[in-house]
Amino acid sequence: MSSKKIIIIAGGSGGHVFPAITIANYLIKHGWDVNWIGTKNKIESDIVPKYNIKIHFIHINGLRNANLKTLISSPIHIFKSYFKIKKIINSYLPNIILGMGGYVSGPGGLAAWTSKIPFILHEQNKIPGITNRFLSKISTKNMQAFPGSLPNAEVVGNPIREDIIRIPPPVNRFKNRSGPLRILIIGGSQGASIFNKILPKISFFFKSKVVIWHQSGRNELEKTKKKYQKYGLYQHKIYSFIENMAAAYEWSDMVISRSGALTVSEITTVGIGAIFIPYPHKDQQQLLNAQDLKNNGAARVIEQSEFTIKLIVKILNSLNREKLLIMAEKSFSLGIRNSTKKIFEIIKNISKK
Ligand SMILES: CC(=O)N[C@H]1[C@@H](OP(=O)(O)OP(=O)(O)OC[C@H]2O[C@@H](n3ccc(=O)[nH]c3=O)[C@H](O)[C@@H]2O)O[C@H](CO)[C@@H](O)[C@@H]1O
Repeated sequence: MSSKKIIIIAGGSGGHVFPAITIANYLIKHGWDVNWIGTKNKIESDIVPKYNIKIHFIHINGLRNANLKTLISSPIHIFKSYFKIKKIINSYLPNIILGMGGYVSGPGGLAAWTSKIPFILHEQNKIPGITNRFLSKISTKNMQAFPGSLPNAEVVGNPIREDIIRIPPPVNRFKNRSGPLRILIIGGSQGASIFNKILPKISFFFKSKVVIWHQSGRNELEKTKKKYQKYGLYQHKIYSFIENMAAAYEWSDMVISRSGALTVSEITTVGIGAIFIPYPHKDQQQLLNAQDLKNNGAARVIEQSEFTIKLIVKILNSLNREKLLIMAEKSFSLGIRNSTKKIFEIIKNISKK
């Protein structure tokens, strides 16, 4: 019997691409054939080929914060992408198409709909993006990470990479841990400029009492390293991007982070105490992603307008490993660890025979 075929459409940011990779790997392990649709200039073009998954590229831009030129050219790109995807569908003949959000899913969802191929959608955020809000009206089935994001959607959590799920629970990790407090700083898949500017000062205040693992984003590595050199480098590790997030999470006593949907879900999967500084989106999606953790005592949330080194120092002074373990356990209790399997079952049930 030939294997079943799926097209996964995901792109634009790690928050869309990493959960889609997790699903793709699980499907491949279960005998499925996977093709991917994404864009050439975003993170998926680096990540997807590393997993030996065939990726087709379309040319499309996001409209959030778009300039006039992008806005004007956008209908043409959507139109062209739609026809390119129709061609891919007609030659590959998938049993199902899965959209994981991001503007790249827009023309793919439309193409699936007009081709009468089952099309299912997954929303990773508490507040859905424009593309998913639109596609949820024409999709065969909607899935969501958090309750209440999309109407009539099943709550399945966010698919988390296997190596992150396998990290031992907080109490085992904290056992026999001593030495400087280990702080992991993550700014989402692209890094956060304001973190690079403010957080190296932690080094000046706490000297060798802390050790920091800092992700700066692609464009600010040298600048961030210089800051640490200025304030004291100690044993800190500074990278543009952390390839092995499982190792970083397992190593850390606490996280200072943006609250993108995937980072928040990963943190609750592992169980780590956190300070979140949500990206100040107009729709406050990152603030809402972090809300449950804050309400359950698993995290502190600082709005960007109040984010100063003084406040960070104050919070860090109030924390120690014992308190962080309590926060970590609260965080762990919020994790959904079987999301991938749930989504796999839905794909199996809905795909064309
Ligand atoms: C600025 C912006 O628009 N952010 C959005 C973007 O987040 P963005 O993709 O920036 O952030 P997320 O937290 O959702 O995902 C980041 C992913 O990248 C991984 N990672 C990160 C850093 C690193 O060094 N290595 C690494 O592997 C994380 O483990 C995680 O899997 O899409 C998310 C999902 O729709 C939204 O919630 C965010 O609001």
